[in-house]
Amino acid sequence: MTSRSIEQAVAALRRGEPVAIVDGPTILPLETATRAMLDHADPGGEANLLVSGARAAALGLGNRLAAADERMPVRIERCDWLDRDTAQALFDPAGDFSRGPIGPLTPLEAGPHDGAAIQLLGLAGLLPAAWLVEKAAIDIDPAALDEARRSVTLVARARLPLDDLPASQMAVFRDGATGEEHAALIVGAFEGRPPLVRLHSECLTGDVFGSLKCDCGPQLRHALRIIGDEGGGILLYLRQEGRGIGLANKIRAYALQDRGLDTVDANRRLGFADDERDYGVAAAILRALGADAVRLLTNNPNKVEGLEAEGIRVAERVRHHMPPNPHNAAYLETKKARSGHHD
Ligand SMILES: Nc1nc2c(ncn2[C@@H]2O[C@H](COP(=O)(O)OP(=O)(O)OP(=O)(O)O)[C@@H](O)[C@H]2O)c(=O)[nH]1
Ligand SMILES: [Zn+2]
Repeated sequence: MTSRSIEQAVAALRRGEPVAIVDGPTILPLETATRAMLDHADPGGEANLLVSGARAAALGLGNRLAAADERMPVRIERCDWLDRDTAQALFDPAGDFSRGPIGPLTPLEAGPHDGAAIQLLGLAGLLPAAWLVEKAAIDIDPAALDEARRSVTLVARARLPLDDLPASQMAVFRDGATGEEHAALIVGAFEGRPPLVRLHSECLTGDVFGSLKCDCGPQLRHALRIIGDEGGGILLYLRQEGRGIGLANKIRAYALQDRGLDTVDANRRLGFADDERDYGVAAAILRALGADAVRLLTNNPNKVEGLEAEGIRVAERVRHHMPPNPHNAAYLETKKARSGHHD
């Protein structure tokens, strides 16, 4: 079997096909595995499970391992009563509040490249839980995963007239890992000093439907306003819905928030970090546009650090606050209290 692209592996996982990490595990996502595929990939019914460290912690498993670290995935040993239906209940927190505890579960230390396997599930927008099976459809080199996560290709660029803004262009970049299309809005002209830049993470609910749960829609429009007033700048519309967990998982997180969890705990219960974004793709796009130094519109220190770690100089952080509404006030407070956001 030849090594295939990360994009193909991501598509295979979404379709419920097993993928092998070279010198690591072969995974079949719990979320998309059909019974027929599981019968094929694990005919003996012996497959162990792999979950992210955060999900293991939510299940009360993480602290039972010597090397307890929420960033380390955890394997769960297969046992007689851990049948397929029970395993389904394990990975999906929707049932966490309506059933008794599942167990006893036996956690096992992670194997080599189990972390790459969890990353791949994340790129596919799937919950971080998989069967560890024998038969794969696709082989993936873990080094290729790292490289693909930082690569973008410019696909097209054209003029885009926008209401009340100086002459603008839209450039579309294809993501080397997921195949998703990121958009760069190049507004007006910016020669001389580092351009004003906004990294906007996709938020369907806020950007399109005007959801009051977050501040994304107003932030998006206000960023364009400020950039326009400056005469020019760049807005990247990054396909990092739900701080990188994808739309389905964000709505799962909202369902947990309906039950009282805050934005951070909801992510963790699903098995994700508070924020799954990295800024390698954003840096690659900025470099392609010739913006090696920027003035960044953000309140989030991780965006500044993330860009600088990827070699883009942040000459200045420009505050980007929106007035709260009754629905998002607690969310904005949580970001300050728990995620280190600036005032
Ligand atoms: N997982 C999750 N994502 C959310 C939630 N609310 C909003 N988002 C997502 O958060 C992202 C928006 O984050 P940003 O606007 O970049 O905000 P930020 O990280 O606070 O940083 P700045 O706005 O730059 O200060 C979007 O992808 C939203 O879909 C939530 O409760 N859970
Ligand atoms: Zn939002």
